[in-house]
Amino acid sequence: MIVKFCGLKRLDDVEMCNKLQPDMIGLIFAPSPRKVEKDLAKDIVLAKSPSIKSVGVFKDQNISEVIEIATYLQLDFVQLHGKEDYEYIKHLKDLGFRVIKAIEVERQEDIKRAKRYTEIADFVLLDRPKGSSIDITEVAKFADFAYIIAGGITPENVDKYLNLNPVGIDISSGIETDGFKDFAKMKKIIDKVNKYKVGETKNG
Ligand SMILES: O=C(O)c1ccccc1N[C@@H]1O[C@H](COP(=O)(O)O)[C@@H](O)[C@H]1O
Repeated sequence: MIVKFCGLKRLDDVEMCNKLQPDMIGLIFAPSPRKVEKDLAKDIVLAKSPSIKSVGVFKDQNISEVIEIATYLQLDFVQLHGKEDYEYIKHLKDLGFRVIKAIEVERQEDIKRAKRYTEIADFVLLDRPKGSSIDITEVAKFADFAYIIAGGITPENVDKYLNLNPVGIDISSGIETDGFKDFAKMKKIIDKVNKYKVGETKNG
């Protein structure tokens, strides 16, 4: 089970992550209150444990900007949240970048569209549209392929997402208090994932 904590914007955030050891951390370069400047992002990447993978999050940006930032930061993955098509992703893949393609899903038909990206992206991430409060687990349950799930995950509701048996979970706003990453919330998520993994092993 991959755990990604997204939207780090302070060196304190990466120190918390080094203690908790999620598998991935995300740095936002798309419009967002969590957007970081390149140089702060570089400091965060340099401060992270080598075991944690770095992910840059983009949305409909010029591909040259994605390439420039990913190269400068030596990112392990780029995560694309917009309308980036097959050709856009292929171009990044041909250059050696690993890609997480996020697809906003609201209804069962959207799952079909998301599945097509499994052919080209390293991971497909199912997210709900920004601002929506739908229960994405009610849509994701129709997916018959490996996916990372995001969209409204909190320490209180994470079990519901884990029960879908995704390859990973991605959390941004649900691990914050007053706009800042909250160590206690992040720890609760890690504890629940560890508990889930123990149950998984016991049940074969
Ligand atoms: O976190 C952001 O601010 C953000 C902005 C623009 C694109 C993606 C963003 N984050 C990703 O959105 C999902 C869900 O986040 P949340 O947990 O519901 O807040 C996740 O994939 C983040 O990586």
